Amino acid sequence: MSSEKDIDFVLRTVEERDIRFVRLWFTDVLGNLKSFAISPEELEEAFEEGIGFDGSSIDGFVSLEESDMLAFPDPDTFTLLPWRPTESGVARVFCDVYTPSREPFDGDPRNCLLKVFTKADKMGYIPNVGPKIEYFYSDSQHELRPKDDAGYFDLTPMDNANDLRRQTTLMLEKMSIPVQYSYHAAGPSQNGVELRFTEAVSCADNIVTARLVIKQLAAQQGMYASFMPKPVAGQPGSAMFLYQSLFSHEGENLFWAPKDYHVAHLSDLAQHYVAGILKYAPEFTLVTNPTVNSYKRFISTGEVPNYATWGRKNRSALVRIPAHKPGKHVSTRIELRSPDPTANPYLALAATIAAGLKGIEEKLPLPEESARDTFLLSQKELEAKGIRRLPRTLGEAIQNFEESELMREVLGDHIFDYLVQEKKHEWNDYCTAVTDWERKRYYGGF
Ligand SMILES: NC(=O)CC[C@H](N)C(=O)O
Repeated sequence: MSSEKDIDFVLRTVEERDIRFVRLWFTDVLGNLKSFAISPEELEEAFEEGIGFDGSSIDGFVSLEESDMLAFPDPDTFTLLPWRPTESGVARVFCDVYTPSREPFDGDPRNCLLKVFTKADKMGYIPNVGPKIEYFYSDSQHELRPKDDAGYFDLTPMDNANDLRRQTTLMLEKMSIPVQYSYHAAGPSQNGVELRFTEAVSCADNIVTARLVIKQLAAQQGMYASFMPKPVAGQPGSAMFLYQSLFSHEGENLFWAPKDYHVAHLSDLAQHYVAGILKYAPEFTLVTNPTVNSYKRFISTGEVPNYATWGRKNRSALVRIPAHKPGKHVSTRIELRSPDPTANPYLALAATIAAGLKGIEEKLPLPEESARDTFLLSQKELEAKGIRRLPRTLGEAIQNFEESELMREVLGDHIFDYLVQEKKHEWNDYCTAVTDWERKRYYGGF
């Protein structure tokens, strides 16, 4: 599982840096971060034998009768938590969850992504991903109360979040998570952070860490950060774009093609990958957009995708191909625009990368580029072009997901069945709730 060298390095660091608490991290099926702390004395044994914990208390794990689970720390992910004191310090390490008989646990989202990663690896590819995460700051935990009126890339004295963004970047970099950009996004008090690409499993670990760091630093200033996809109607929503590419084991970007007849310098391999994403998008949308509110983000025109299309300049496309910079082959990548930050990053990456790989296996041709905003096309035009619509509600997303053989295969029965059951509950709760909007509109009438 892990090399002696990595483990030795971690154990030495723990001693040299006076670490008194080692937090073991993993997520539940929905992507909530779970953590428990062990003392450094227990760490060596944890690497060798795992540390037992009660899986029945974790959403989507196991039933009461078979509750003993093992967490095996992954030494590659060991890092200090820089917001904790340096004396008697605290470190964290991500864990893989195993069953008592030492099998990788089917309900562990990280394990699910590892499987897709291994599949890609066997095909000769390293999936690389860089995420761009948007979120809002507010001084209330319950609603968006913007602290500024700034817009996209604005840098004005109104931009109170300046310091918070700076601290977030520095904190992430201390944890070896390089930040490519941080900026004020389009909505009031809306911000964004783009992390440098890395292989898929580290990328998902980094997203989980970034979400925590963003919330943690906001809390230290008496503020709250929210990853809700659409906090206010009529205002921009928050996305979690995933920039994806496949590299060879030798470090070549396999998405880049030298010739101009290749669309936007996209290799045949990249074109099949994009075609796979477009074909399976309606099926994986439950995973990339898992909440009732996720679908409110889609109900707007312009920058948010509604259809499974691709384009170069068109920001309403599901997949956009950023302009190629001469000489920068390494940065040839696709921009997947539908995911939002409520997604479990492990599952979102597993599902979307698997869709791309399926496109390669099926040698799917890249459909025609959608140059104009797809929402301007009539139903007839859409049908004639074979363009698939993304689900419009959580209910529709569940239906598409439930019928998907690919999603069941990629996520495994455990996660697949849990998601269907859990999301049906959520959808039913929402459908049976009576809202203020309805009372305002119907109560006094008729
Ligand atoms: N940078 C952008 O294109 C904005 C994206 C937009 N906030 C969304 O929800 O998708």
